[in-house]
Amino acid sequence: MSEGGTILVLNAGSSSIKAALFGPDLRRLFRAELEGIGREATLTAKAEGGTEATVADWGDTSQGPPPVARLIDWLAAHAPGGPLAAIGHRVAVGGQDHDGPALVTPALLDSLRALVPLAPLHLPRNLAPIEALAASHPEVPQVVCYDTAFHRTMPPEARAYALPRALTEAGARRYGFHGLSYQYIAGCLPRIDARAAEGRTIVCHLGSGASLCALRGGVSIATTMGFTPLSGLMMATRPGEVDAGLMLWLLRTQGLSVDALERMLYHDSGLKGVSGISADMRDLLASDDPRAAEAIDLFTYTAATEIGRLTAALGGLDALVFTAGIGERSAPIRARIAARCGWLGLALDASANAAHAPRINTPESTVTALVIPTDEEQVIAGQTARLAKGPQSGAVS
Ligand SMILES: Nc1ncnc2c1ncn2[C@@H]1O[C@H](COP(=O)(O)OP(=O)(O)O)[C@@H](O)[C@H]1O
Ligand SMILES: CC(=O)OP(=O)(O)O
Ligand SMILES: [Mg+2]
Repeated sequence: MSEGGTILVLNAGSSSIKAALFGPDLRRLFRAELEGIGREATLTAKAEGGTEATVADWGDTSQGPPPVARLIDWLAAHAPGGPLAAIGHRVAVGGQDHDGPALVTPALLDSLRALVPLAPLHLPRNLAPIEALAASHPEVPQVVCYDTAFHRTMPPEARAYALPRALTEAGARRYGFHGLSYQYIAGCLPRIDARAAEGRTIVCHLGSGASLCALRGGVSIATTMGFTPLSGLMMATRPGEVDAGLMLWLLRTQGLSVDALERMLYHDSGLKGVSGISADMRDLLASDDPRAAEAIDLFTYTAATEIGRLTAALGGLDALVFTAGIGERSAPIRARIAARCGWLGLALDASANAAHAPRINTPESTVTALVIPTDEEQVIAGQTARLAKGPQSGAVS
Protein backbone atom coordinates (compact mmCIF):
# COMPACT_ATOMS: atom_id res chain seq x y z
CA MET A 1 0.00 0.00 0.00
CA SER A 2 1.43 3.38 -0.97
CA GLU A 3 2.12 5.28 2.27
CA GLY A 4 0.10 8.46 2.61
CA GLY A 5 -2.35 7.63 -0.18
CA THR A 6 -6.11 7.59 0.15
CA ILE A 7 -8.47 4.62 0.43
CA LEU A 8 -11.44 4.47 -1.94
CA VAL A 9 -14.45 2.53 -0.62
CA LEU A 10 -17.34 1.29 -2.75
CA ASN A 11 -20.55 -0.04 -1.19
CA ALA A 12 -23.12 -1.19 -3.73
CA GLY A 13 -26.53 -1.94 -2.21
CA SER A 14 -29.80 -2.89 -3.88
CA SER A 15 -31.02 0.69 -4.34
CA SER A 16 -27.86 2.73 -3.89
CA ILE A 17 -24.12 2.92 -4.45
CA LYS A 18 -22.19 4.65 -1.70
CA ALA A 19 -18.60 5.70 -2.27
CA ALA A 20 -16.15 7.35 0.10
CA LEU A 21 -12.53 8.43 0.25
CA PHE A 22 -10.56 8.09 3.47
CA GLY A 23 -7.20 9.58 4.40
CA PRO A 24 -4.27 7.49 5.75
CA ASP A 25 -5.55 8.21 9.29
CA LEU A 26 -8.93 6.65 8.25
CA ARG A 27 -10.66 10.01 8.46
CA ARG A 28 -13.29 10.45 5.76
CA LEU A 29 -12.39 13.06 3.14
CA PHE A 30 -15.28 12.74 0.73
CA ARG A 31 -18.59 10.93 0.32
CA ALA A 32 -20.88 10.32 -2.64
CA GLU A 33 -24.17 8.46 -2.84
CA LEU A 34 -26.04 7.47 -5.94
CA GLU A 35 -29.63 6.82 -4.86
CA GLY A 36 -32.37 5.21 -6.96
CA ILE A 37 -30.38 2.50 -8.81
CA GLY A 38 -32.54 0.80 -11.43
CA ARG A 39 -34.66 3.92 -12.04
CA GLU A 40 -34.13 7.72 -12.13
CA ALA A 41 -31.11 8.18 -9.86
CA THR A 42 -29.72 11.15 -7.96
CA LEU A 43 -26.11 11.74 -6.97
CA THR A 44 -25.32 13.56 -3.73
CA ALA A 45 -21.67 14.23 -2.95
CA LYS A 46 -19.86 16.23 -0.32
CA ALA A 47 -16.34 16.88 0.89
CA GLU A 48 -16.03 16.26 4.63
CA GLY A 49 -16.32 19.53 6.52
CA GLY A 50 -17.55 21.25 3.35
CA THR A 51 -20.79 23.19 3.48
CA GLU A 52 -21.99 22.67 -0.10
CA ALA A 53 -23.24 19.29 -1.27
CA THR A 54 -23.30 18.57 -5.00
CA VAL A 55 -26.69 17.20 -6.03
CA ALA A 56 -26.99 15.99 -9.62
CA ASP A 57 -29.73 14.31 -11.59
CA TRP A 58 -28.09 11.08 -12.83
CA GLY A 59 -30.83 10.07 -15.29
CA ASP A 60 -32.41 6.65 -15.85
CA THR A 61 -30.15 3.87 -14.54
CA SER A 62 -32.39 0.99 -15.65
CA GLN A 63 -30.50 0.95 -18.97
CA GLY A 64 -27.11 1.97 -20.31
CA PRO A 65 -23.66 1.49 -18.78
CA PRO A 66 -23.43 0.17 -15.20
CA PRO A 67 -23.93 3.17 -12.91
CA VAL A 68 -20.87 2.22 -10.85
CA ALA A 69 -18.60 2.68 -13.91
CA ARG A 70 -19.92 6.22 -14.37
CA LEU A 71 -19.60 6.88 -10.66
CA ILE A 72 -15.92 5.86 -10.69
CA ASP A 73 -15.28 8.26 -13.62
CA TRP A 74 -17.19 10.99 -11.81
CA LEU A 75 -15.12 10.46 -8.65
CA ALA A 76 -11.87 10.61 -10.64
CA ALA A 77 -12.93 14.02 -11.97
CA HIS A 78 -14.51 15.51 -8.82
CA ALA A 79 -13.16 13.87 -5.66
CA PRO A 80 -9.88 15.05 -4.06
CA GLY A 81 -6.91 13.76 -6.03
CA GLY A 82 -3.69 12.13 -4.85
CA PRO A 83 -2.46 8.57 -5.10
CA LEU A 84 -4.81 5.72 -4.18
CA ALA A 85 -3.27 3.46 -1.56
CA ALA A 86 -5.99 0.82 -1.67
CA ILE A 87 -9.59 0.17 -2.69
CA GLY A 88 -12.09 -1.55 -0.40
CA HIS A 89 -15.34 -3.12 -1.56
CA ARG A 90 -18.44 -4.35 0.16
CA VAL A 91 -19.16 -7.86 -1.10
CA ALA A 92 -22.57 -9.12 -0.08
CA VAL A 93 -21.79 -12.81 0.26
CA GLY A 94 -18.70 -14.83 1.11
CA GLY A 95 -20.35 -18.25 1.31
CA GLN A 96 -18.78 -20.86 3.56
CA ASP A 97 -15.20 -20.42 2.31
CA HIS A 98 -14.72 -16.69 2.93
CA ASP A 99 -15.33 -15.44 6.44
CA GLY A 100 -12.94 -12.50 6.72
CA PRO A 101 -11.73 -9.60 4.56
CA ALA A 102 -9.29 -10.62 1.84
CA LEU A 103 -6.98 -9.15 -0.76
CA VAL A 104 -8.35 -9.58 -4.25
CA THR A 105 -6.57 -12.12 -6.44
CA PRO A 106 -7.72 -13.66 -9.72
CA ALA A 107 -8.44 -16.94 -7.87
CA LEU A 108 -10.55 -15.15 -5.26
CA LEU A 109 -12.55 -13.39 -7.99
CA ASP A 110 -13.21 -16.76 -9.67
CA SER A 111 -14.50 -18.25 -6.43
CA LEU A 112 -16.73 -15.21 -5.80
CA ARG A 113 -18.22 -15.38 -9.31
CA ALA A 114 -19.44 -18.88 -8.41
CA LEU A 115 -21.47 -17.35 -5.55
CA VAL A 116 -23.62 -15.07 -7.77
CA PRO A 117 -26.71 -17.34 -7.37
CA LEU A 118 -26.55 -16.66 -3.60
CA ALA A 119 -26.92 -12.90 -4.12
CA PRO A 120 -27.90 -12.20 -7.73
CA LEU A 121 -29.06 -8.66 -6.98
CA HIS A 122 -25.83 -7.69 -5.23
CA LEU A 123 -22.82 -9.76 -6.23
CA PRO A 124 -22.63 -8.73 -9.93
CA ARG A 125 -22.78 -5.09 -8.77
CA ASN A 126 -20.05 -5.78 -6.20
CA LEU A 127 -17.74 -7.64 -8.59
CA ALA A 128 -18.04 -5.37 -11.68
CA PRO A 129 -16.08 -2.44 -10.17
CA ILE A 130 -13.41 -4.81 -8.78
CA GLU A 131 -12.83 -6.16 -12.29
CA ALA A 132 -12.88 -2.68 -13.86
CA LEU A 133 -10.49 -1.22 -11.27
CA ALA A 134 -8.13 -4.19 -11.51
CA ALA A 135 -7.80 -3.34 -15.20
CA SER A 136 -7.53 0.45 -14.80
CA HIS A 137 -5.45 0.51 -11.56
CA PRO A 138 -3.52 -2.81 -11.55
CA GLU A 139 -0.97 -1.42 -9.08
CA VAL A 140 -3.55 -0.63 -6.36
CA PRO A 141 -4.41 -3.43 -3.90
CA GLN A 142 -8.12 -4.16 -3.60
CA VAL A 143 -9.80 -5.71 -0.57
CA VAL A 144 -13.19 -7.40 -0.31
CA CYS A 145 -15.17 -7.07 2.93
CA TYR A 146 -18.03 -9.52 3.38
CA ASP A 147 -21.52 -8.81 4.68
CA THR A 148 -21.69 -12.39 5.93
CA ALA A 149 -18.50 -12.44 8.05
CA PHE A 150 -19.90 -10.76 11.17
CA HIS A 151 -22.42 -13.60 11.65
CA ARG A 152 -19.83 -16.39 11.91
CA THR A 153 -20.34 -16.25 15.70
CA MET A 154 -23.93 -17.54 15.40
CA PRO A 155 -24.43 -20.83 17.27
CA PRO A 156 -25.24 -23.98 15.22
CA GLU A 157 -28.98 -23.81 15.92
CA ALA A 158 -29.14 -20.28 14.51
CA ARG A 159 -27.23 -21.32 11.39
CA ALA A 160 -28.90 -24.61 10.47
CA TYR A 161 -32.01 -25.25 8.46
CA ALA A 162 -33.90 -28.46 9.22
CA LEU A 163 -32.69 -30.00 5.97
CA PRO A 164 -30.87 -33.29 5.43
CA ARG A 165 -27.53 -33.20 7.26
CA ALA A 166 -25.52 -33.68 4.07
CA LEU A 167 -26.96 -30.46 2.64
CA THR A 168 -26.12 -28.48 5.78
CA GLU A 169 -22.60 -29.87 5.69
CA ALA A 170 -22.32 -28.83 2.04
CA GLY A 171 -23.03 -25.23 3.08
CA ALA A 172 -26.84 -24.94 2.73
CA ARG A 173 -27.24 -22.90 5.88
CA ARG A 174 -27.99 -19.42 7.17
CA TYR A 175 -25.13 -16.96 6.54
CA GLY A 176 -26.84 -13.67 7.29
CA PHE A 177 -26.10 -10.30 5.66
CA HIS A 178 -25.65 -6.58 6.50
CA GLY A 179 -22.73 -7.66 8.72
CA LEU A 180 -20.61 -4.57 7.96
CA SER A 181 -23.46 -2.42 9.23
CA TYR A 182 -23.95 -4.57 12.35
CA GLN A 183 -20.21 -4.48 13.05
CA TYR A 184 -20.28 -0.69 12.89
CA ILE A 185 -23.27 -0.49 15.25
CA ALA A 186 -21.75 -3.02 17.69
CA GLY A 187 -18.59 -0.89 17.71
CA CYS A 188 -20.58 2.26 18.57
CA LEU A 189 -22.67 0.77 21.39
CA PRO A 190 -20.07 0.91 24.21
CA ARG A 191 -19.81 4.71 23.72
CA ILE A 192 -23.58 5.16 23.57
CA ASP A 193 -25.23 2.80 26.05
CA ALA A 194 -23.54 0.23 28.29
CA ARG A 195 -26.69 -1.86 28.69
CA ALA A 196 -27.18 -2.12 24.91
CA ALA A 197 -23.48 -2.92 24.44
CA GLU A 198 -23.32 -5.64 27.07
CA GLY A 199 -26.86 -6.98 26.99
CA ARG A 200 -29.48 -8.40 24.62
CA THR A 201 -29.90 -6.01 21.69
CA ILE A 202 -31.71 -6.26 18.37
CA VAL A 203 -30.44 -4.05 15.56
CA CYS A 204 -33.03 -3.26 12.88
CA HIS A 205 -31.21 -2.51 9.60
CA LEU A 206 -34.12 -1.13 7.57
CA GLY A 207 -32.92 0.02 4.15
CA SER A 208 -33.89 -1.13 0.69
CA GLY A 209 -32.75 -4.53 1.91
CA ALA A 210 -33.78 -5.09 5.53
CA SER A 211 -32.77 -7.48 8.27
CA LEU A 212 -32.45 -7.81 12.03
CA CYS A 213 -29.45 -8.96 14.05
CA ALA A 214 -29.60 -10.24 17.62
CA LEU A 215 -26.49 -9.11 19.51
CA ARG A 216 -25.45 -10.54 22.86
CA GLY A 217 -22.59 -8.49 24.25
CA GLY A 218 -22.03 -7.03 20.76
CA VAL A 219 -21.72 -10.46 19.12
CA SER A 220 -24.18 -11.79 16.50
CA ILE A 221 -26.17 -14.78 17.77
CA ALA A 222 -29.05 -14.75 15.26
CA THR A 223 -30.22 -12.88 12.20
CA THR A 224 -33.23 -12.85 9.88
CA MET A 225 -31.51 -13.21 6.49
CA GLY A 226 -30.28 -16.66 5.60
CA PHE A 227 -28.56 -18.51 2.78
CA THR A 228 -29.53 -15.58 0.57
CA PRO A 229 -30.66 -12.00 1.32
CA LEU A 230 -34.25 -12.97 0.44
CA SER A 231 -35.50 -14.25 3.76
CA GLY A 232 -36.74 -12.58 6.93
CA LEU A 233 -38.23 -9.10 6.75
CA MET A 234 -40.33 -7.67 3.94
CA MET A 235 -38.09 -5.33 1.87
CA ALA A 236 -38.32 -2.76 -0.92
CA THR A 237 -38.54 -5.36 -3.70
CA ARG A 238 -38.03 -8.69 -1.86
CA PRO A 239 -40.78 -10.53 0.03
CA GLY A 240 -38.90 -11.78 3.08
CA GLU A 241 -40.17 -15.06 4.49
CA VAL A 242 -42.31 -17.08 2.09
CA ASP A 243 -43.32 -20.72 2.14
CA ALA A 244 -40.81 -22.76 0.07
CA GLY A 245 -43.77 -24.89 -1.04
CA LEU A 246 -45.28 -21.86 -2.74
CA MET A 247 -42.17 -21.62 -4.92
CA LEU A 248 -42.51 -25.29 -5.87
CA TRP A 249 -46.16 -24.69 -6.73
CA LEU A 250 -45.25 -21.74 -8.96
CA LEU A 251 -42.62 -23.79 -10.78
CA ARG A 252 -44.72 -26.93 -11.17
CA THR A 253 -48.19 -25.64 -11.89
CA GLN A 254 -47.97 -22.02 -12.99
CA GLY A 255 -45.37 -22.45 -15.73
CA LEU A 256 -42.98 -19.96 -14.13
CA SER A 257 -39.37 -20.30 -15.31
CA VAL A 258 -36.53 -20.21 -12.79
CA ASP A 259 -35.45 -16.82 -14.22
CA ALA A 260 -38.97 -15.40 -13.89
CA LEU A 261 -39.17 -16.71 -10.31
CA GLU A 262 -35.83 -15.10 -9.45
CA ARG A 263 -36.96 -11.80 -10.97
CA MET A 264 -40.25 -11.91 -9.04
CA LEU A 265 -38.49 -12.60 -5.74
CA TYR A 266 -35.64 -10.09 -6.07
CA HIS A 267 -37.19 -7.26 -8.10
CA ASP A 268 -40.98 -7.31 -8.06
CA SER A 269 -42.08 -8.25 -4.53
CA GLY A 270 -41.92 -6.47 -1.17
CA LEU A 271 -43.17 -2.88 -0.89
CA LYS A 272 -43.17 -2.54 -4.67
CA GLY A 273 -45.14 -5.73 -5.33
CA VAL A 274 -47.71 -5.32 -2.56
CA SER A 275 -48.39 -1.63 -3.18
CA GLY A 276 -48.12 -1.72 -6.97
CA ILE A 277 -46.96 1.89 -6.51
CA SER A 278 -43.33 2.17 -5.44
CA ALA A 279 -40.43 0.40 -3.74
CA ASP A 280 -39.62 3.63 -1.91
CA MET A 281 -41.07 3.91 1.60
CA ARG A 282 -41.22 7.72 1.22
CA ASP A 283 -43.64 7.40 -1.71
CA LEU A 284 -45.84 4.98 0.22
CA LEU A 285 -45.95 7.18 3.33
CA ALA A 286 -46.98 10.12 1.13
CA SER A 287 -49.68 8.16 -0.70
CA ASP A 288 -53.35 7.94 0.28
CA ASP A 289 -53.85 4.79 -1.82
CA PRO A 290 -55.08 1.93 0.43
CA ARG A 291 -52.57 -0.43 -1.22
CA ALA A 292 -49.74 1.78 0.09
CA ALA A 293 -51.18 1.53 3.61
CA GLU A 294 -51.47 -2.25 3.23
CA ALA A 295 -47.81 -2.53 2.17
CA ILE A 296 -46.67 -0.40 5.14
CA ASP A 297 -48.76 -2.50 7.54
CA LEU A 298 -47.24 -5.71 6.23
CA PHE A 299 -43.73 -4.20 6.54
CA THR A 300 -44.20 -3.15 10.17
CA TYR A 301 -46.05 -6.38 11.07
CA THR A 302 -43.22 -8.51 9.67
CA ALA A 303 -40.55 -6.41 11.37
CA ALA A 304 -42.35 -6.67 14.74
CA THR A 305 -43.04 -10.41 14.53
CA GLU A 306 -39.40 -11.06 13.57
CA ILE A 307 -38.32 -8.92 16.55
CA GLY A 308 -40.39 -11.35 18.61
CA ARG A 309 -38.54 -14.31 17.10
CA LEU A 310 -35.10 -12.82 17.77
CA THR A 311 -36.17 -11.84 21.30
CA ALA A 312 -36.80 -15.55 21.86
CA ALA A 313 -33.31 -16.32 20.54
CA LEU A 314 -31.85 -13.78 23.01
CA GLY A 315 -34.08 -14.83 25.93
CA GLY A 316 -35.34 -11.27 26.39
CA LEU A 317 -34.67 -7.78 25.12
CA ASP A 318 -32.69 -4.88 26.62
CA ALA A 319 -32.35 -2.58 23.62
CA LEU A 320 -33.58 -2.00 20.09
CA VAL A 321 -31.50 -0.02 17.57
CA PHE A 322 -32.83 1.46 14.32
CA THR A 323 -30.44 2.06 11.43
CA ALA A 324 -30.12 2.34 7.58
CA GLY A 325 -32.25 4.46 5.21
CA ILE A 326 -35.70 3.80 6.70
CA GLY A 327 -34.51 3.05 10.26
CA GLU A 328 -32.53 6.29 10.53
CA ARG A 329 -34.92 8.64 8.75
CA SER A 330 -38.50 7.47 9.14
CA ALA A 331 -40.08 8.36 12.49
CA PRO A 332 -43.53 7.01 11.44
CA ILE A 333 -42.14 3.57 10.59
CA ARG A 334 -40.15 3.39 13.86
CA ALA A 335 -43.32 4.41 15.74
CA ARG A 336 -45.45 1.74 14.06
CA ILE A 337 -42.93 -1.03 14.67
CA ALA A 338 -42.47 0.06 18.29
CA ALA A 339 -46.26 0.20 18.82
CA ARG A 340 -46.40 -3.49 17.86
CA CYS A 341 -43.63 -4.22 20.41
CA GLY A 342 -45.40 -2.67 23.42
CA TRP A 343 -45.79 -6.17 24.91
CA LEU A 344 -41.98 -6.26 25.30
CA GLY A 345 -42.09 -3.16 27.51
CA LEU A 346 -40.98 -0.82 24.71
CA ALA A 347 -42.42 2.71 24.58
CA LEU A 348 -41.16 5.50 22.31
CA ASP A 349 -41.00 9.17 23.22
CA ALA A 350 -42.94 10.73 20.32
CA SER A 351 -41.03 14.00 20.18
CA ALA A 352 -37.58 12.35 20.51
CA ASN A 353 -38.61 9.95 17.75
CA ALA A 354 -39.86 12.77 15.50
CA ALA A 355 -36.53 14.58 16.03
CA HIS A 356 -34.52 11.38 15.18
CA ALA A 357 -32.80 11.77 18.57
CA PRO A 358 -30.09 9.23 19.44
CA ARG A 359 -32.30 7.85 22.29
CA ILE A 360 -36.03 7.62 21.57
CA ASN A 361 -37.53 5.57 24.43
CA THR A 362 -39.59 7.07 27.27
CA PRO A 363 -38.10 6.96 30.80
CA GLU A 364 -40.68 4.26 31.70
CA SER A 365 -39.78 1.99 28.78
CA THR A 366 -38.04 -1.18 29.96
CA VAL A 367 -36.41 -1.50 26.54
CA THR A 368 -33.88 1.14 25.42
CA ALA A 369 -34.51 2.42 21.89
CA LEU A 370 -31.72 4.07 19.89
CA VAL A 371 -31.26 5.58 16.44
CA ILE A 372 -27.69 5.14 15.17
CA PRO A 373 -26.73 6.11 11.61
CA THR A 374 -24.76 3.22 10.17
CA ASP A 375 -21.42 3.61 8.38
CA GLU A 376 -20.48 0.51 6.42
CA GLU A 377 -17.87 2.53 4.51
CA GLN A 378 -15.92 3.25 7.72
CA VAL A 379 -15.77 -0.48 8.55
CA ILE A 380 -14.65 -1.30 4.99
CA ALA A 381 -11.95 1.41 5.17
CA GLY A 382 -10.60 -0.05 8.43
CA GLN A 383 -10.53 -3.63 7.12
CA THR A 384 -8.97 -2.46 3.84
CA ALA A 385 -6.20 -0.47 5.53
CA ARG A 386 -5.30 -3.41 7.79
CA LEU A 387 -5.04 -5.89 4.94
CA ALA A 388 -3.47 -3.64 2.34
CA LYS A 389 -0.69 -2.68 4.78
CA GLY A 390 0.36 -6.28 5.31
CA PRO A 391 3.63 -7.59 3.84
CA GLN A 392 1.66 -9.99 1.66
CA SER A 393 -0.09 -7.10 -0.06
CA GLY A 394 -0.11 -7.21 -3.85
CA ALA A 395 -2.39 -6.02 -6.59
CA VAL A 396 -4.36 -8.19 -9.04
CA SER A 397 -2.56 -8.79 -12.24
N1 LIG B 1 -37.06 9.78 5.08
C1 LIG B 1 -37.26 8.53 4.68
N2 LIG B 1 -38.41 7.91 5.00
C2 LIG B 1 -38.66 6.64 4.62
N3 LIG B 1 -37.80 5.91 3.89
C3 LIG B 1 -36.64 6.48 3.54
C4 LIG B 1 -36.30 7.81 3.92
N4 LIG B 1 -35.07 8.09 3.43
C5 LIG B 1 -34.67 6.99 2.76
N5 LIG B 1 -35.59 6.02 2.82
C6 LIG B 1 -35.53 4.67 2.22
O1 LIG B 1 -34.29 4.09 2.53
C7 LIG B 1 -33.94 3.18 1.49
C8 LIG B 1 -32.46 3.29 1.22
O2 LIG B 1 -31.78 2.91 2.36
P1 LIG B 1 -30.28 2.37 2.27
O3 LIG B 1 -29.93 1.90 3.63
O4 LIG B 1 -29.43 3.42 1.67
O5 LIG B 1 -30.52 1.15 1.27
P2 LIG B 1 -29.56 0.24 0.40
O6 LIG B 1 -28.19 0.31 1.02
O7 LIG B 1 -30.19 -1.09 0.56
O8 LIG B 1 -29.59 0.74 -1.00
C9 LIG B 1 -34.76 3.52 0.27
O9 LIG B 1 -35.59 2.40 -0.02
C10 LIG B 1 -35.60 4.72 0.70
O10 LIG B 1 -36.92 4.54 0.31
C1 LIG C 1 -27.82 -7.67 1.72
C2 LIG C 1 -28.74 -6.58 1.33
O1 LIG C 1 -29.93 -6.77 1.22
O2 LIG C 1 -28.16 -5.37 1.12
P1 LIG C 1 -28.91 -4.02 0.73
O3 LIG C 1 -29.76 -3.64 1.87
O4 LIG C 1 -27.79 -3.04 0.52
O5 LIG C 1 -29.71 -4.28 -0.50
MG1 LIG D 1 -27.14 -0.81 2.27
